[in-house]
Amino acid sequence: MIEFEGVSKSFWTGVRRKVILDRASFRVELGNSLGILAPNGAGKTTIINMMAGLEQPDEGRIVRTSRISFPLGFMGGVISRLTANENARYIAKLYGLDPDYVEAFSRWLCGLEEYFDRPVGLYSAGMRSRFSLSLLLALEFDIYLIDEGMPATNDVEFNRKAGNVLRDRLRGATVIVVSHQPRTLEKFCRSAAVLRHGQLYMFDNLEEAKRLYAYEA
Ligand SMILES: Nc1ncnc2c1ncn2[C@@H]1O[C@H](COP(=O)(O)OP(=O)(O)OP(=O)(O)O)[C@@H](O)[C@H]1O
Repeated sequence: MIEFEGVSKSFWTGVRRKVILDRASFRVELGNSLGILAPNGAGKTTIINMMAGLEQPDEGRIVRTSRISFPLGFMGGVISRLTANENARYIAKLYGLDPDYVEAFSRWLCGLEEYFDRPVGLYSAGMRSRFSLSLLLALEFDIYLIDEGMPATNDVEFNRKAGNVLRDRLRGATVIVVSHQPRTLEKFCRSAAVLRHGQLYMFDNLEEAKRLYAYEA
């Protein structure tokens, strides 16, 4: 479970205060995947980062009682001067997992071949995305955070392989997806919310959320 209790967050733009969330309270239970619909710039990445603990609220608190993933596509935990192999083993230890397993799994999935043993700083953006997704899928979480704006790869073979593993993982897991497209949420979510001007409107199903989103668009 993850719960927001009276969470507020805003940024100073240099001219005015941009409100991302204004005293938002909601809870995501295990088994009830949530999709958050919001237009560009409304604060999707900021909310996902707060859920992951990468950004702090200005006010209120976030309670987590489950294993929450880092956002899909997030590279912040990866050290550029280390190889993928060294990063995978280091992160496995941080999460209390078997480094041999995490190394073998991510080496197999990302298909970087000899580059798996070269520093991550040498990788292209696509190679970094492949490594980061492989690492996420090597670890097990209860709640997966997906930011639609995540870096993607156009490697067909990798996308097929990773897509299969992802579907498998998500079958038993709870997902929180933020997107500006209702279509992205259809794949994953049972309940949905719309974020507008700092308010999060929660709905029991995606259809109702889509109606408000379309009305306000
Ligand atoms: N550290 C910061 N300082 C000032 N403004 C910020 C900061 N971080 C984000 N913002 C602003 O807050 C707003 C929300 O940003 P965020 O990246 O969360 O939006 P988003 O909904 O994910 O956007 P997009 O759909 O374009 O990816 C944007 O206007 C952004 O410029």
